[in-house]
Amino acid sequence: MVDDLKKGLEGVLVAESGLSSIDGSEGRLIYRGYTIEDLARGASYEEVVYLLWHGHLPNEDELEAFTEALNEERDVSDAVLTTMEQLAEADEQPMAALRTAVSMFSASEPERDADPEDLEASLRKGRRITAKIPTALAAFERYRLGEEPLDPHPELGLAANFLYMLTGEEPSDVHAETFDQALILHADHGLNASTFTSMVIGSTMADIYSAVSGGVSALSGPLHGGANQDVMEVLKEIDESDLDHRAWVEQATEEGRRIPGFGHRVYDVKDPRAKILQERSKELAENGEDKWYNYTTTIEQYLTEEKGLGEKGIAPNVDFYSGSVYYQLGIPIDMYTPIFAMSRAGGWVGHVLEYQEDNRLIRPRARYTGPQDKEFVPLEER
Ligand SMILES: CC(=O)SCCNC(=O)CCNC(=O)[C@H](O)C(C)(C)COP(=O)(O)OP(=O)(O)OC[C@H]1O[C@@H](n2cnc3c(N)ncnc32)[C@H](O)[C@@H]1OP(=O)(O)O
Ligand SMILES: O=C([O-])CC(=O)C(=O)O
Repeated sequence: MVDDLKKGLEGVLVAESGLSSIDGSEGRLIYRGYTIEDLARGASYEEVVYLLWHGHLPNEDELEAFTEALNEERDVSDAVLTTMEQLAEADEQPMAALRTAVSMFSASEPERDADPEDLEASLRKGRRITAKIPTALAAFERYRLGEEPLDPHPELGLAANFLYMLTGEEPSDVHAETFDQALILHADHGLNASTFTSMVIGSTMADIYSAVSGGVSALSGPLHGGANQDVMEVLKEIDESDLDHRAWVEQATEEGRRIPGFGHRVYDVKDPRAKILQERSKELAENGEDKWYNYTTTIEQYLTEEKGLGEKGIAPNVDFYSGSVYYQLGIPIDMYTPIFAMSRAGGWVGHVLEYQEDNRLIRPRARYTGPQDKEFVPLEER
């Protein structure tokens, strides 16, 4: 047994995976051998999920069959819709509503009683979850606005359909493509905290619904997926402040505030996904409001160059630019992390099933630091 304590499991190798690889010092991310830049430029979210799950990019027939299956599985049950309505009325947080929705999907799962070792059945369940998340999330948002949810649009892909169900309007090509790219960029990222959570759950041979709802829970935290929402809150705070944006960041860092969207456990240079999202944010700014883009670039420049965070290996991560992109697409701020989950469902399902192919229960240990040899005192004598 190794007695080295690795807090936060930093750098500890716990599994082999063919899904994605990160080079943290070069700022490079690949999914099954393809660079994230090529996938973002050339593929759709559906193609990327197929790639993650099946190990190769689909040909036209495979993609058509996969997309058709996803489209057929988009509807959620009346019980899920009613619950989304009740949670919206109770002002529940969208990530909590999503966590509930994923658990509830299982009640209408046609293969609910399949043997957990039947990985083909688990993959179909994973596909149903991935197809239904956008519908449940959009319904929750519609209920919050006092509107009825919309049926999925049969002609639209997953990204465009989500924007349609959210707003009631078919998105422009630019908005649909930008959002599709954002989903591709968020689909997988090695053994991040939420993926590892899903894998721990999957390693007990619990079903994929449990694994994905665990992933949603882990993603919600501000150190992980929750940061994209926090970035936008900071940008709004800057906008409402009397200080100009550069002075605001200067003051915030002097007060010791940690700026969300900066820093990463694996990257010590700028996250390649942030670079792509920054380009999208710039394009949206050129055709609309540019202040959010300007705030982010000023903050990045100030923190990395003037404040010297770049030299310490602290650079923008994916969450830094996704917030402003989603804001420019007109998406409500507290939906940003649920959108991350909507995309990452592809990665969670892929990793759990890959791990279960050669499963071993994940069970590390802690060094005991409590007392020894204490004498037990009965309750009435304490
Ligand atoms: C999709 C994702 O999950 S990407 C990450 C999203 N999360 C965020 O953006 C939240 C802000 N960032 C952070 O809190 C961290 O950078 C994390 C949690 C992402 C990574 O943290 P860790 O690898 O545990 O690094 P840790 O928190 O130990 O920080 C290391 C050093 O960098 C500094 N640092 C890390 N992030 C930041 C930041 N956002 N702003 C300023 N300094 C930072 C720390 O103060 C620490 O400095 P020190 O060694 O002088 O004390
Ligand atoms: O890899 C991580 O630790 C966090 C991250 O960027 C992601 O999950 O996309």
